[in-house]
Amino acid sequence: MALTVGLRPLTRALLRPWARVPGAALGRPAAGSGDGVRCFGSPRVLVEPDPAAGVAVMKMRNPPVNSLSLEFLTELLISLEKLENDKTFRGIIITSDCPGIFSAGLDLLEMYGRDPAHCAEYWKAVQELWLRVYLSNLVVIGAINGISPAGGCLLSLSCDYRVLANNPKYAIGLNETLLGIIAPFWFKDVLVNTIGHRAAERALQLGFLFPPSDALQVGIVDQVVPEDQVQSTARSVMAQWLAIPDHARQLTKNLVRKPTADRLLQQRDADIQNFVRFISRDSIQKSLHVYLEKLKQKKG
Ligand SMILES: CCCC/C=C\CC(=O)SCCNC(=O)CCNC(=O)[C@H](O)C(C)(C)COP(=O)(O)OP(=O)(O)OC[C@H]1O[C@@H](n2cnc3c(N)ncnc32)[C@H](O)[C@@H]1OP(=O)(O)O
Repeated sequence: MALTVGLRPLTRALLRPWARVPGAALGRPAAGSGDGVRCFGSPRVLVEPDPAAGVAVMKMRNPPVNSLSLEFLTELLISLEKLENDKTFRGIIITSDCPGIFSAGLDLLEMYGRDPAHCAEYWKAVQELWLRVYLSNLVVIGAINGISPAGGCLLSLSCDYRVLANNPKYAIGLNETLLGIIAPFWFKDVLVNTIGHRAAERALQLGFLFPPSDALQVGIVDQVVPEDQVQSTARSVMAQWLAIPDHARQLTKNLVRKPTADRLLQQRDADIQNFVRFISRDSIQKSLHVYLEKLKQKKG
């Protein structure tokens, strides 16, 4: 089956990119950027530009848990593309606007009870986000101010540097096996690249969600700081990274990351087909059902 799914036809039509942020954020001056600079973004992604520093803070706000739905992924992609294409910016800080949650990972409702065409379109968007963040020419720093399982962890791992808030609730890891699903090879590759083969082998099989102290020890994050210092630390780290000439840093990043990205780029369609086949299995749909029910019951 030749896959012809694309992100743009459905999702671009749904969105009005770069609409001014509604409500309180509309026209609000960006923090630390002087009077003239305004926040912009889309309903689920708030961008606070600091042109003087060449940095934009991208705040994810898809409440309640910043799950990576198709629409949210699309808005993230549009924001990233816009920032990449604007020479003003040399770095972005990705953080969350949802208290206590960085991102709950992929949106389970995009994978549960959906038809194959939808799953294929969704997976293509997931691939796209990873490739864009992982290979970005910009310096990308994760200011991780909440829990960050599975797809949320992948987003963090795709940054150049990760600062995690020191709160025992803010666990991070690829916990797919706990849901009865399997982290795709490119999730696994990024984890192996970050924490090494043996640690990744254990973490992936056991679905570890590392609390901050363990996360730092294993190297899944680069720094753990008090919660109220996450943003300022991300800013200082950004300044260090921006002190390096862009062309040298970018070429070096590409040198290091391209082989990993190429593994997916060489088989994107096959990866989509594998995902669709896997996620459509009755047994996997049952596992997702059980997990979603558990999430519901947790409340009651
Ligand atoms: C081949 C397949 C490859 C797939 C690769 C990657 C997979 C993933 O990324 S799968 C997603 C993995 N994520 C998780 O396991 C996290 C699940 N969520 C939680 O553990 C908790 O929600 C969380 C700790 C993030 C937050 O806890 P609370 O603050 O207590 O909120 P609730 O649990 O009450 O959740 C609120 C609301 O959101 C719904 N929810 C949570 N996570 C997701 C999600 N990932 N996708 C979709 N929806 C999610 C949750 O069910 C609640 O919904 P309502 O009951 O309708 O309010």
